[in-house]
Amino acid sequence: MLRVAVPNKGALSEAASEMLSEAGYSTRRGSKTLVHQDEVNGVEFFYLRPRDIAVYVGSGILDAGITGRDLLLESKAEAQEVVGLGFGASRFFYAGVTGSYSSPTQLEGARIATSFPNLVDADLQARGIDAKTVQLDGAIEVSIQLGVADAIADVVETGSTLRAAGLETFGDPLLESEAVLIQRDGAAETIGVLRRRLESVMVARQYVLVDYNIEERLLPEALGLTPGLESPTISPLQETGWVAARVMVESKEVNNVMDRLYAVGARAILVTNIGACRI
Ligand SMILES: Nc1ncnc2c1ncn2[C@@H]1O[C@H](COP(=O)(O)OP(=O)(O)OP(=O)(O)O)[C@@H](O)[C@H]1O
Ligand SMILES: O=P(O)(O)OC[C@H]1O[C@H](OP(=O)(O)OP(=O)(O)O)[C@H](O)[C@@H]1O
Ligand SMILES: [Mg+2]
Repeated sequence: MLRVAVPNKGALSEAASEMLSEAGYSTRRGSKTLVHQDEVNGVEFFYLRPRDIAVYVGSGILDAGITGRDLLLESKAEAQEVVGLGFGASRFFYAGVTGSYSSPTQLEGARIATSFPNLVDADLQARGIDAKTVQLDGAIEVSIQLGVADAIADVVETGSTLRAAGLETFGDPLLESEAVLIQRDGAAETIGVLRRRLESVMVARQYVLVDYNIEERLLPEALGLTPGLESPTISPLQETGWVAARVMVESKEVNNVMDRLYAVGARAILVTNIGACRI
């Protein structure tokens, strides 16, 4: 059986299980279950702390896992990122009391609280800054007020936790993160089906199918607007000189594309959601 790690709780847990379920895998029934076998698909799922997942996969005990890119890099584990999964996006920033810092260069000699000490040490070293990291488990934002740190480095999603603590980010993000599929060394083939299924969920989420009828002479202009993912499907219509086109279009663009298709002369423009696919 393929052995795959899934976040058991926290920010990535629900979305990861939802994605696996959309990919046709059976997932655990209750939040206390830590091992679940999907006999039909030959996969054994292990529900682990997202922070530990890269360690299990990197050491070769598990074949693959879903975790955050930031957690993978922090772990220094020898697991490889296979593909970004399009959820759990976050950015990793330095932050300080509003107005206190404007650039990471001012961190010389500072105490920086974080739960990602390896990421921060690597960044400080790259900048040639001598500062001390203070490792904390969570609720990092309160550490400055409590006097154990001068600045923090933490995950920011909406920024509301920072604002509530009277803090602001400074400098560019150290890292842009999202949930990623990771694999152990040499597992590329073993996890081929899992990877394709997850990639297909992303495509199904991101794209819709658009059908339209158009006069053949106007087709090149319409296809300029809808080139499709690989190549559009064109079929003849009974009415001479007319064809039907079927193409995939990014969901977020679809209304704009429909307006422009109509203006070019396309008619009977239909949009259909994609339930599942294999590209
Ligand atoms: N709003 C968010 N808060 C925290 N993590 C987020 C958020 N959005 C995305 N993430 C990502 O989720 C992962 C962290 O997940 P989680 O918070 O479950 O781990 P943790 O902080 O180690 O555990 P916990 O907070 O349960 O002690 C990271 O990859 C992070 O980038
Ligand atoms: O920008 P925001 O949308 O406010 O989200 C970011 C906050 O969420 C995370 O904390 P989490 O909920 O994981 O709690 P923790 O600090 O105990 O890990 C992270 O560490 C930040 O504190
Ligand atoms: Mg957390």
